[in-house]
Amino acid sequence: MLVILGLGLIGGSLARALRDSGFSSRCVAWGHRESSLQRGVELGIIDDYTLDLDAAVDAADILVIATPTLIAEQMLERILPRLKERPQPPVITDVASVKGNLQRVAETVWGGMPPRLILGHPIAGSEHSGVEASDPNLFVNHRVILTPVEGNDAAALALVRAMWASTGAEVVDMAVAEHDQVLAATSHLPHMLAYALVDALAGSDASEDIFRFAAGGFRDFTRIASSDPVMWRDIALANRAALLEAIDLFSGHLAGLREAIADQQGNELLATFTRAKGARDAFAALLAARGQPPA
Ligand SMILES: NC(=O)C1=CN([C@@H]2O[C@H](COP(=O)(O)OP(=O)(O)OC[C@H]3O[C@@H](n4cnc5c(N)ncnc54)[C@H](O)[C@@H]3O)[C@@H](O)[C@H]2O)C=CC1
Ligand SMILES: O=C(O)C(=O)Cc1ccc(O)cc1
Repeated sequence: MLVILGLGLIGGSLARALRDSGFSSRCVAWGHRESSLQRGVELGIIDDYTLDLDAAVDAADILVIATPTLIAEQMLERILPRLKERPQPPVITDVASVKGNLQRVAETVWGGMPPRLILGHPIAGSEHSGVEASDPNLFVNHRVILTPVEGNDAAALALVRAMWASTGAEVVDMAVAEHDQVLAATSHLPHMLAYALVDALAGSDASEDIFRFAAGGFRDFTRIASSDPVMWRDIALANRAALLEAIDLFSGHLAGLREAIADQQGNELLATFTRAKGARDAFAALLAARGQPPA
């Protein structure tokens, strides 16, 4: 039986995708808010739910942790000692946006990487959250990164790979440190920039006019500042070192741009914008080839 801990956007979307694909016929969820679990049953996303974490863990063949990142750490701390007692523990995986913190916690609690814990991260989602926003097609044509480590059980890895493949995702493997570094640059930094920009402008005296006359570029750049604050607080803290590096790299580039503007270095500005446009256009072409909209 598939058990999902935390039935929100990602947990709910996964449950729906796995039901549609026939990968799992029965799915139960555990969570801390009974109303959203009830809603999951009403929407036909899960068969049942429980508020008893031990019961949920004991019933699982596959356990997917789909809570915010720092709660996922707490989940591992709670459930791993119990699973160590089981002769055949379930396969455990997760969807959290940072992997290094979970690997560290798991290794500390278990005394090495638990063989049947396969850490993973779907690179698909949105600024919306909660089970109501879940979508069975969320992962189609999107990447899912798995970060298997030495000592992971081959059958457990194969099962998690098959689970994600059945949602229509492309599954790729990556080292934990590389994952956290790459995602800090491509996902975590852009969210920090969007939050910082909106916060800076909203706090300025002219904020009313700024939002009234904002153009499409502002909308495109800041959509992700509508993302869940708890989720992003957790990601920023969990991926602190890699995110600080990404912020410093970016700050250097922004300072360079500021200098070029101040010194009226038109050629410098043109060169920067031309390079960036080329890279962004190539990225848009890559997305189009993968069947994803470029915007
Ligand atoms: N939203 C996105 O676009 C993506 C999110 N992720 C990761 O997936 C995970 C889940 O994110 P979403 O589904 O977007 O969030 P969500 O807010 O939609 O769902 C989170 C779930 O965890 C539960 N939860 C929250 N605090 C809890 C606590 N203290 N104890 C027990 N349960 C608790 C909530 O009730 C909810 O069911 C996060 O780790 C996030 O970093 C990964 C890829 C994309
Ligand atoms: O809304 C968007 O554009 C996102 O970037 C969604 C997202 C959020 C967090 C992740 O770990 C992965 C994907």
